[in-house]
Amino acid sequence: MIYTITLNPSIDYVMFTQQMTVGELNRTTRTEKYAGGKGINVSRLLKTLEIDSTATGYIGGFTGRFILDELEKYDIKSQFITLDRDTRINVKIKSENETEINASGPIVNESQCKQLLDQINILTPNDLVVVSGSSAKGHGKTLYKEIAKLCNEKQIPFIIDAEKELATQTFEYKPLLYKPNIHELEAMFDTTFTSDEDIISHARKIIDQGVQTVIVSMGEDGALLITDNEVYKALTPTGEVINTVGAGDSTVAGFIYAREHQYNHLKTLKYAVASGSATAFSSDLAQKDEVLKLINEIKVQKLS
Ligand SMILES: Nc1ncnc2c1ncn2[C@@H]1O[C@H](COP(=O)(O)OP(=O)(O)O)[C@@H](O)[C@H]1O
Ligand SMILES: O=P(O)(O)OC[C@H]1O[C@](O)(COP(=O)(O)O)[C@@H](O)[C@@H]1O
Repeated sequence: MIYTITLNPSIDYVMFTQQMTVGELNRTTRTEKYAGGKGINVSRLLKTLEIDSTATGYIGGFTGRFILDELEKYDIKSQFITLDRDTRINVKIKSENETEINASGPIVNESQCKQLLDQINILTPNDLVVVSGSSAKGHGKTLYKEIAKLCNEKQIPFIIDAEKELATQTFEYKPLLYKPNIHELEAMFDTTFTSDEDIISHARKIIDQGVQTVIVSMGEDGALLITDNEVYKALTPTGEVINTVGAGDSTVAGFIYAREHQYNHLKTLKYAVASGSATAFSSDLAQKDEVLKLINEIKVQKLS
């Protein structure tokens, strides 16, 4: 079974406005509410790709109930640990450009951390764990490292998609995949990339620390897939960008879909980018037919 862990889920409140002026009254043309947070998005996209997963992490309050109801509606299994405080609401403003305001979310205590580790402790190497997004506050700070360590000890493959030290502290435990976007990778190395070679050489430093595969997603410029001895680059297809929230999570889901079908690296990157772009071209996360429609439009090149 695939387990997606979202320590800090969110309701994504997407507000479409014709224009957005900071400091003035703005009115929406349309609003949408989605069950969000990185792991939850991975579970949702996997569901549309006909792959079952169980979503776990922490959830609380009326916002948490909305997310659980949505997951039930999508027929996604969940085993969240309940918190007293409300799950956060993240605001996404879509006008000529996209502005995101992500809230910080509730605190978790030691015993709630232990409950999550207990869930992982009974998994086997046939399972797959996806840990993604920001961490819960309080004791949640070191939880990523503990999850990664436990997965490594029990030989459970795991995927990591998080920022800075949340990700770096897991590298020695050999994640199957790390998926930063280009800005997260720049922030990790405190640099600005000037070429693909530059990105690849930094991704290799991560591979050297133990990560098996790095996919660097680059928004409209596609993505790079880097392993210890191969590099592939995919360009995005053309389409009208509607809402890129969840595009990176969809990329991760596309990678998992390819793994479930035992595709090679080239085909894996195609599915990862098709999934990401299909979501960017949708109001919500993409549907399976939208992903499959893009597959043949994606050009992947082997760089080394
Ligand atoms: N403007 C865009 N046009 C086409 N595809 C896009 C666009 N933005 C994102 N994508 C797709 O989604 C993937 C992930 O997007 P990115 O913005 O890099 O990740 P994140 O959502 O994690 O910040 C990209 O690799 C690409 O396939
Ligand atoms: O946990 P974080 O880093 O605040 O990110 C949470 C946000 O990221 C999302 O999972 C979307 O992520 P991506 O656009 O990177 O795929 C939203 O659903 C959510 O609001």
